Amino acid sequence: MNALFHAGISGARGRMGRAVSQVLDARKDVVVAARFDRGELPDLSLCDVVIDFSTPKASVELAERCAQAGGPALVIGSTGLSPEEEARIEAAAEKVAIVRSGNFSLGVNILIGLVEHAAQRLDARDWDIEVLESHHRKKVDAPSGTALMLGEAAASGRNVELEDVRAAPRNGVGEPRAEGEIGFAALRAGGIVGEHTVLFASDDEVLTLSHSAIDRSLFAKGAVAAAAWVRNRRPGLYDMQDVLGFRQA
Ligand SMILES: NC(=O)C1=CN([C@@H]2O[C@H](COP(=O)(O)OP(=O)(O)OC[C@H]3O[C@@H](n4cnc5c(N)ncnc54)[C@H](OP(=O)(O)O)[C@@H]3O)[C@@H](O)[C@H]2O)C=CC1
Ligand SMILES: O=C(O)C1=N[C@H](C(=O)O)C[C@H](O)C1
Repeated sequence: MNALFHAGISGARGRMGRAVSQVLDARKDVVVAARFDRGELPDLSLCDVVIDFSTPKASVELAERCAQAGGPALVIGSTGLSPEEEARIEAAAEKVAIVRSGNFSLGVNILIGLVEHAAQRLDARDWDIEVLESHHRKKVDAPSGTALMLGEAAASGRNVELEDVRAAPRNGVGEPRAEGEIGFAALRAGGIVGEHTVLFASDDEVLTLSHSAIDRSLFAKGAVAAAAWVRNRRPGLYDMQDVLGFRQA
């Protein structure tokens, strides 16, 4: 059996918090030492690692608290962070080990590599790139964290910064599509767990690379794997590509 560790769950009563609870409760090598939500201040010294699916503000505050105390390690799944909030997580990661990802599924983390590969080979003068995502009616941020990671992968394949080529949201009468831009579209409906498509379109053909999440326990399992991986790591900001061993040192 793997060595026993103590985990905390931030956002415990939320959709993801409940999914993480189920995965942790089924493991014999984990003791859940803290479960907390908005307005609750747990004793984090009981935890080796905390798994957090909450809100951008809550994640940043938690990361800063862990950094100040020198632990526990963190797995952050919250999406919709502003650039300033991202910078604060990066600063906290100088003092504590943090895995942060907009998507903890294996499939999406493979898709990221495929998108980068395709974008590298499909010339921006001929091929347009659009990212489409669909989620449940309760999701509040758009584009999704995953869509942004896929956009980053496409931009990286083209050797450009996403912020320099990201299309403004389209509405009403505007200009035709600019060469090289990467567009995003978001749907919110019903109970859709998470659908992502990256579309590469030329005048002659369309290539679509897609991922469908069937059950959100998928993300919970990935986050728990990340927790087991990060709990004894040195301070630093890691992602699922590190956890899965996809990034060369
Ligand atoms: N990276 C990934 O793979 C995935 C990421 N996500 C992201 O995770 C986040 C949560 O998603 P989801 O579970 O669906 O959302 P929910 O709204 O269902 O859950 C969020 C939970 O966080 C709680 N919360 C709010 N403030 C704090 C705080 N200060 N400290 C601790 N908990 C707090 C909320 O409590 P209250 O209701 O009282 O405010 C709620 O219980 C979103 O940003 C979502 O996009 C979701 C799925 C997968
Ligand atoms: O809020 C969700 O539900 C999800 N959020 C993540 C995102 O923003 O990409 C991951 C997943 O698609 C579900």
